[in-house]
Amino acid sequence: MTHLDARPPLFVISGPSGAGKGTALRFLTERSLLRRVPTYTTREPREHETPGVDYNFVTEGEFFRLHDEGVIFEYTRTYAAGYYGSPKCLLTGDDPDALLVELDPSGLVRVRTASQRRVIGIFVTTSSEEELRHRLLLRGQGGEAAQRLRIRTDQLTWAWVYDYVLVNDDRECFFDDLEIVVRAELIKNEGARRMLDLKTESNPTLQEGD
Ligand SMILES: Nc1ncnc2c1ncn2[C@@H]1O[C@H](COP(=O)(O)OP(=O)(O)OP(=O)(O)O)[C@@H](O)[C@H]1O
Repeated sequence: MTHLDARPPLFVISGPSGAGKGTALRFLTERSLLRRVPTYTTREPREHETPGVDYNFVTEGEFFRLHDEGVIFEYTRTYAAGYYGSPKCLLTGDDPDALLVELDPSGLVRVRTASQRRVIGIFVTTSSEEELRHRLLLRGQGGEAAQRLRIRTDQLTWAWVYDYVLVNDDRECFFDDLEIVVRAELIKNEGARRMLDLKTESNPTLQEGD
């Protein structure tokens, strides 16, 4: 949709394993373009990940307690039996900041249906499966590559429900594309907010004969 919308934006990043979702999240937060919302997971932290920043790492018991309490409003299970859950704050629009989150495609659809925010979906992928395989091997995940790549095929079908598909073959081009998309969407939101403010200011209206 192209019309103006003043609701605070929520950017959702998805894509196959190794495509560059984490790379995109780091780039956007380091540039202070967006504030990342950490989701909940029961998997172990990776070496470069900071608890509370990248994810809230919790035990399976804590995960389901948070779900029962409504703190986690939807969840999914991926690859090696890890649970990933979305915090309820993604649904509320009280915080005017633009937010960023990584979700799987079903998470995007649920958030889009239920959130008070304007949800912008960005699907990240590579041109070739070979490139993904290569990255997973470099990251020491060669053993899981077949399973992760199988899921890639399903995920590509989901790309159609996103607002943008960005190809991450060349890192610098990818960063340029990301920044263009995010800045354009932020400008769009800012414009809508200004229009709302104009309408609510006590502007003297034009009188007949002016
Ligand atoms: N354009 C690129 N060229 C080469 N390597 C890249 C590029 N973008 C990211 N990488 C590397 O590929 C690997 C996977 O990237 P990243 O962790 O961002 O993917 P991901 O989509 O978050 O994967 P996962 O879902 O498995 O966590 C990382 O080692 C990253 O440094």
